[in-house]
Amino acid sequence: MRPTDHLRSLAGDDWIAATTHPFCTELADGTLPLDKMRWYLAQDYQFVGNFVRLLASAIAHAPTLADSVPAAQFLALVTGPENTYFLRSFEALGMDEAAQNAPPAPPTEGFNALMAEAAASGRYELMLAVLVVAEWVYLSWATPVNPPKEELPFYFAEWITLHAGEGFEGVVEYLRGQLDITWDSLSDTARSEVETMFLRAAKLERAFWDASYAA
Ligand SMILES: Cc1ncc(CN)c(N)n1
Repeated sequence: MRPTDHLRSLAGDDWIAATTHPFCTELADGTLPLDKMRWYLAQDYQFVGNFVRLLASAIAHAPTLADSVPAAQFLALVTGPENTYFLRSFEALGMDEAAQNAPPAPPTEGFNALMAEAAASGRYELMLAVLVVAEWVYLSWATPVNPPKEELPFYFAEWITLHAGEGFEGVVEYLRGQLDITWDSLSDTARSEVETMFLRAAKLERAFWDASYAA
């Protein structure tokens, strides 16, 4: 079994809940209340700011240039089309500066702390553990609802297309591949630290949807 399949199976119910959440089902149906989407976008933009730092740290710790290139290309996507998606959505949904800069909710704070911890560890495998969860969870919920329904507004449709399709599948496969290879050379202690990091991230993904859906 691939190490990343082993990690996913450890995440159990949190993984299932994070990839089949009613927030995502309603987003894809176009029935998600806009206030929940506004709340989610404001929180998630804060997540993305710290995600960029973590991804940049992983690039800096990749063993070779070849290992870093797909991550560097993905970084350009997050800071390009994904960043402008947020800015266009804020405008379309009438979110002023105050709404965009809402105080971070507990799952946002938890994720920000986890990402900062992984980046500060200086350990590639711990950075990858968080990155794999974040992108694999999103690929898993978005793939079954891609392509989006034609009538969906862009702030729903593009959140699906940014996280599904061949290009994004390649990103997740690359991140998983990096963690799979790195895993082979880890001690038992380091493997158990990766497991803990992966499980914390999966729990936070679930909590992030729960908090957004409850908003
Ligand atoms: C909380 C969270 N997790 C993952 C992703 C995917 N980029 C995201 N935007 N937000």
